[in-house]
Amino acid sequence: MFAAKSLPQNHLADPFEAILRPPPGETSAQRDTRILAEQLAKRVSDAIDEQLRAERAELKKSRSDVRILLLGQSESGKSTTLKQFQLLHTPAAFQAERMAWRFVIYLNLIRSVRRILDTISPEREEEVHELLDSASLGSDGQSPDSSAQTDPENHRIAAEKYAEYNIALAPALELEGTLIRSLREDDDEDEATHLGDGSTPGWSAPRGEYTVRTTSNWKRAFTLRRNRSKQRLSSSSWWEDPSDPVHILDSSRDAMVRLWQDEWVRHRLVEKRVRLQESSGFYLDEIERITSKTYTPTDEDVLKARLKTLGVVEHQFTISMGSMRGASNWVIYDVGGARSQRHAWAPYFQDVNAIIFLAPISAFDQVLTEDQRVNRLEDSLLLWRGLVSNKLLEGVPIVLFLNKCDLLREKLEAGVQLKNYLVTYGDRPNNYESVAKYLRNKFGTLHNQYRTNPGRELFVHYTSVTDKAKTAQIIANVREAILRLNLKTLKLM
Ligand SMILES: Nc1nc2c(ncn2[C@@H]2O[C@H](COP(=O)(O)OP(=O)(O)OP(=O)(O)O)[C@@H](O)[C@H]2O)c(=O)[nH]1
Ligand SMILES: [Mg+2]
Repeated sequence: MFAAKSLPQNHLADPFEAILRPPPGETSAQRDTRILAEQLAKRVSDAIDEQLRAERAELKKSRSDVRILLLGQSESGKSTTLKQFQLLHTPAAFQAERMAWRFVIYLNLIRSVRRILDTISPEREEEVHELLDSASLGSDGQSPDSSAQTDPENHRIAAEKYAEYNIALAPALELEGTLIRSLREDDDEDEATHLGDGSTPGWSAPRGEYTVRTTSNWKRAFTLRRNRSKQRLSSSSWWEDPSDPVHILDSSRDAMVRLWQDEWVRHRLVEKRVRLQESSGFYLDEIERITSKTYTPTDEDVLKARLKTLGVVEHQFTISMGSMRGASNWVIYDVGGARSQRHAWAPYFQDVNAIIFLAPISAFDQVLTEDQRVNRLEDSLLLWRGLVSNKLLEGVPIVLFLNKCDLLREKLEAGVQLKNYLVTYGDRPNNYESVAKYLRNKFGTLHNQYRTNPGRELFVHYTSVTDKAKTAQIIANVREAILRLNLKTLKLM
């Protein structure tokens, strides 16, 4: 189209000027033809530009983030919901982390054992020490003090049992501290999110709840442990490593089983109203499997594992936009739900596309760990009211998970009466259907009463987020609803 011209050296500074300059000796007819041709070329070029812009916008649209915030009190099931998203959308990563959860499961199991020992411990400290001393010397464990406030015979049995189990389970109880310490050894002090000691954010002291500031670091820490072992062993034979914790668990198995199956112990737990079956990280019914040398956690085991969150954990994955073209990047923020952690929620309100709020409705007869004066259901309702009435969130769709429905059903079937904790429930039937519906209405009414945006839709699901199959279906529905509601925003991005 353009004739090649030989240009003086100094014209190379602007090659376009040379190209666009009219040819020398151009006639007016040639000029009109040239301008027409240039206009045509420009129209073609503009059309191409427009197409590129559209493709870029499409690309950008397909890359735009959907940000989801998981909210709810501590132990409501936020991290478990996050694990379900991981299981569905990043299964390879879930698989890679599976073995790291083995250690958390061990810690959960040992913690249940410790809770039993705490429950059966005789009331007087010095007596316990006397018995522990005498038992370790092979004494018959005779004892108690006539001043004991409880029935002396019962007290003697309690002291004997306590001493016996404490000695038999000492290695397992010690392992708890070792596991936590070994995590700290692998901790990178330079990182902002390092695993601390009990006094700083990070792993708590053995008697408290296991906490971790972010998941990435502790998983990495356990992976490092595994890799060190792998240098010596094949990846599938950790049990050949004599330093692996599985050996202590293996040798403590019989004592654990005996403790958990001891009728007297069961009776004490009932007397003291300790229902371990409902507590987080409960594996006592599966001691044999969990403590076996070749134990690999199943998906369900990982979902049941309890590790309290401190701070905010972020997880990213890509979801296909279904009938729409492309895929969207999702970011899920999992926050700590304990009262001391809630100040960290607000900054995430600014820029969020949807909130999943978890209310554990089985917890109507429980109190908060961090404040024993506060009923858990009441705390959930107050949090919910605060959330739906928050001005910053008025345009944000909210999905409500009425969670731990499996535990609610078991609890009601065991005869626990809702009306004893929620007087407004009155004489309605104390069965699952009626209670679940009543509680749903309670949350729904608060939403309708306090929402700042009258047009906001509320999506409610009855969930048991430890249930893999059912939760997969619910997550699929939630995903579709969130994509649909954010379609407009996503298209504009
Ligand atoms: N049976 C049962 N257990 C559940 C359910 N949802 C969660 N859990 C268990 O409850 C425990 C607490 O769940 P998490 O997901 O850690 O709770 P969280 O809301 O992240 O708690 P924080 O990190 O302290 O804020 C875990 O052991 C879960 O496996 C449920 O629907 N049914
Ligand atoms: Mg959590």
